[in-house]
Order: sequence, then C-alpha cells, then structure tokens
Amino acid sequence: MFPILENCSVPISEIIAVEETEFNKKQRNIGRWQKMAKLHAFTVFYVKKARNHRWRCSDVTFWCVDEHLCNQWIQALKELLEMQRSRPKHLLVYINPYGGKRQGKRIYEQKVAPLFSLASISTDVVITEHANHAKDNLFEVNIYKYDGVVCVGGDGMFSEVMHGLIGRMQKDSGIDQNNPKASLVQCNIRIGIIPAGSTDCICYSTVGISDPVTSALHIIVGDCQPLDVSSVHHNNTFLKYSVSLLGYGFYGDILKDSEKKRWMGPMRYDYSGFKTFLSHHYYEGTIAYQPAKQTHGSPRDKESCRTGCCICKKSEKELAEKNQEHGLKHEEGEEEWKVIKGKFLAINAVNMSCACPRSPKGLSPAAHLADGSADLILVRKCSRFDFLRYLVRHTNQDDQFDFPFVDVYRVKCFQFTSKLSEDNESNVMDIGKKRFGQFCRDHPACCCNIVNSTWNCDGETLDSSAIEVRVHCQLMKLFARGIEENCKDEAACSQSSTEQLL
Ligand SMILES: Nc1ncnc2c1ncn2[C@@H]1O[C@H](COP(=O)(O)OP(=O)(O)OP(=O)(O)O)[C@@H](O)[C@H]1O
Ligand SMILES: CCCCCCCCCCCCC/C=C/[C@@H](O)[C@H](CO)NC(=O)CCCCC
Ligand SMILES: [Ca+2]
Repeated sequence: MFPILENCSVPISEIIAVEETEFNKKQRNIGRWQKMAKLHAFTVFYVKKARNHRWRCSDVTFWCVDEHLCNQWIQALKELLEMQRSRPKHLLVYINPYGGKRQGKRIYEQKVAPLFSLASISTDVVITEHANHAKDNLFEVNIYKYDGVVCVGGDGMFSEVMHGLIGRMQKDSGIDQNNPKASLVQCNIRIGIIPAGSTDCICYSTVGISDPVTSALHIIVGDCQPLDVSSVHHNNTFLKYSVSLLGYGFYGDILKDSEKKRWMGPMRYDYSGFKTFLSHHYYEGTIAYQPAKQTHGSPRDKESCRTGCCICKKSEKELAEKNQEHGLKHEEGEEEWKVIKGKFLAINAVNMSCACPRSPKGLSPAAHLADGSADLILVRKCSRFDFLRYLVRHTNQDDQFDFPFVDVYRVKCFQFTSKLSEDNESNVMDIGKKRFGQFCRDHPACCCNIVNSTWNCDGETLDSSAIEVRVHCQLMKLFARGIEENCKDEAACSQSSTEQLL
C-alpha cells in the first residue's frame, strides 16, 4: 500500500499513473519551502471512490528537496505499476456515434481518451459507419495484438462487439456455432464498455453505475469480470448470443414498437413501454427447461452477486474441472427436463440482474454474472392492475417474485415454442384463425393474441419465436469487477487534489 493522506491509503492496483511534476508558481502553499531550497516533485494519479460506485481520478503531489529521493520514488512507483500485469497497454476502440443521445464520440474524446493517455494506453479507434461495422471488422483485424476491445455505445453496441469476438474465437478454433451442443471456446480478450446508450444495462449490472469515467478507470486498472453468455438457436441454426435479457411478450413487444421510434432516443422505451402495457397482450406457448444445480443458490435469495462472489467462484472452479475432463458428454443430456405450458404476458430469461437506471435492482436481483445459469421468469396472464403492481416492484424494495402469477427458475438451458408454431407444425390451425388475422376469434374483446410476439435479445429482435437456449458459463470477460459492497470510508478519500511533503 502506498500512503497518500494521513488517514487514507490507495492500493497500488488503483494507482492510475505517476508523473514527474514541474514546479508551478500557482502552487502557493509550498512557497515557504521553495524559498529554503529548490523543490522536486511527482504526482500520483489514483482512483477515488465516491458514492454509488462512482470512480473518479484524483491526484496528490509530493514535494521534496532531494532530487535523488524524488527520482527514486518515481522509479519505484513506476516499477510497481509495470508489475500490474492485468493492465491493458494497447486497446481497440469502437465508437457508435448514433447510440443513446448521440454523444458517444464526445464522451470518448472528452472523458475517456485523456485518461487512457494519462495511463499510457495506446489505442486504435474506429468510429462505426453502419450497424455491424464493429462486428465485421473484428473478423478481419489481428485481434491478438490487443489487450482488449472497448465499445463506446449501448447494449446493442456491446452485443455487436461480443458477437464479433466470440464468433472470431470460434472461427479461429474451427467450432461450428450452428451446433447448439458445441462446447464454445472461451474468449480471453476482455471487453470494456463505455456507456453511451439508452439502457446501458450490461454496464450498470457489472459496474454498479452507468458512468463513462468510472468505466474508463476499471479498464485502466485492468479489472476482469467473467460473464455467462447464452447461445440462442432455432432448428440447428445459430441466431444470437445474449448476456442480459432474452424477453418474449412484454419486452419483445416494447422493443419491436420502439425500433420505429429510434429518433426519440432513450425516451422511445418509455413511450413504447406505456403503449405495450396498455395493449396487455399475452401469448400461449410451452417452455421446457433443465434446472441449474441447487447448490448454486436460488433466484429468491436475499444476497446479490457482488465483487468476489463465492457462487461465481465455485462455478469457475467447476468449469476448470470440467474442461480438464473434456471428452465427457454434456451434463444436460443426463438431467430431467421440466415442461410448462401456459398463457404468458412475459417470459424473461436473464443471465445477470439486468439492473439499469430504470430498475436499480433489475429483473432478477439475485441473478449471478458468472454462475453458468440464467433466471427464467414467467409472468402468467393476470389483470392489468396486477401486472402494473409487478412492474412497479422493479423500482422499489418489494419482492417482484412474490405474486401467484409469477414463477422464477434458475436454469442452465431452456426451449420455447409458441402455441401458434406448435399448431402450425401439427397442421391443426384452422382456416378461421387465418381469416380473422391477429385477434382471437372466440373472444374479440380479449387480449389473447394469436400472432407470435418476438424475442428481445439484448435489445435486438430475433426472427424466430421457437428457440433453444443454453448458458455457457463464463464464456467471455469484461473490464469490470462486479458490483462492490458500498465503500464505508468515502469521506476519508473525498479530496480531489492534494499536496504532501515527503
Ligand atoms: N454508425 C452506425 N450507424 C447506425 N447504427 C449503428 C452504427 N454503429 C452501430 N450501430 C448499431 O446501433 C445499434 C444501437 O446502438 P447502441 O446500443 O450503441 O445504442 P442504443 O440502442 O441507444 O442503446 P441500448 O442498446 O443501451 O438501448 C447497435 O445495435 C449497433 O449495431
Ligand atoms: C410504472 C413504472 C413501471 C416501471 C417498470 C420498469 C421496469 C424496467 C425494467 C428494465 C429492464 C431492462 C432490461 C434490459 C434490457 C436490455 O437488454 C435492452 C437493451 O438495452 N433494453 C431494452 O430492451 C429496453 C427495455 C426497456 C424497458 C422499459
Ligand atoms: Ca448467470
């Protein structure tokens, strides 16, 4: 530990940079010392932890009359920083200039680039020109020369970069992504997210705040957070990967409607959310799932996944053991499938809590970032009033699973088929249904919808309603450390710039 203030210390791992400091006439409070001797100085830039998981760059300048001593300090600190092997030196950065409030470029240039430069991180920056630019580019560039990839944008931009990196790893290893049973190759090139989107759920759920400076500092100090990734297939065809929400019904319908309103920016979700809530459509279908191991906790647990989470650590250990015994057949083949049929307002599968500024505890507050499982939430047909009560509980401390129409399961894989596609497949769909289009023939005033909803996969729509989903434990890694328990001693570290005499 390196002493900074009388009652505050900073671990070496949270020092951003050390620089020799030129004497500046404005440094008035050391003027008395300067009259006595020529002063030498160095400045230590470090992470200052503020409220609500926010990080800032603070600095302290040390003055000293002995030039040799001053240089020894600089040298020693720089050597200690060099020993921080997990820190990135060279990054590939993709900026979506059109995400969220269209501030991505400004946020990167004004808030992030100066910090990367202070930390001596070199970057290759690509400003995307169209959707899928980043993803396609990741199949062409020499990704192995970078210590990480940074995306500046929202969840959609992150999803692009993740698809590019995971896809590239599988291609380079000869793995067929269309095989739903394939053991995918882990991606060790970390992704950093600089939030500049509309929901920024992945950043918020893995860092605890959606703040570009905080995220830049997590990248600089070289944090590493493994992340579960779900693969989504239809008929042995790969559709997408998902890390946050796979939602059918309510969240699928919101997304579909909101895509037409992109010009509204982040407000589009409030507008489409309200419209979708009023439409109150439910959908019939069948879900089959394999439960996750009970030792891995339950979605009804009171404790949430936090930095150093023991459930995620246990999963990491089990994954390493499983990788050693490769060649053995997959566990899911041996375990029982549970089947549920019903009418649902929403089917949500989340790999993480999905906390975001709209819902600070998320869709499943006890979901784990890296336990190899997803929480499957089934919201059955209920009244509008009950559904509103359910939604409101996402914004307060009450338990959103404590309703008779809500079920939640921790799963490692699941399949969904809509009633409509079951009927289509078994050829029992009568002509009447076709002729009456999208409304229920028997109950024209009811909200039963005989068309399918669409799946919302991390903010993008999927073409197929029948899907097969499997969670891949810790398939990728982020420059993050999970959500930290709140810092008890924030006041002690609250100065933003200080001076000390050695
Ligand atoms: N230059 C570009 N022009 C148009 N679309 C782009 C461009 N670059 C990236 N995209 C696409 O824009 C989509 C949305 O971007 P992004 O996720 O950054 O913002 P958002 O949708 O506002 O935020 P969120 O995903 O958090 O709701 C991404 O799926 C990405 O593929
Ligand atoms: C009366 C008040 C009721 C308020 C209820 C609030 C509940 C909010 C829960 C928000 C859950 C977000 C889940 C994250 C999904 C992201 O992968 C995705 C991509 O960014 N965002 C959306 O689909 C955008 C989804 C937007 C939902 C509004
Ligand atoms: Ca998980």
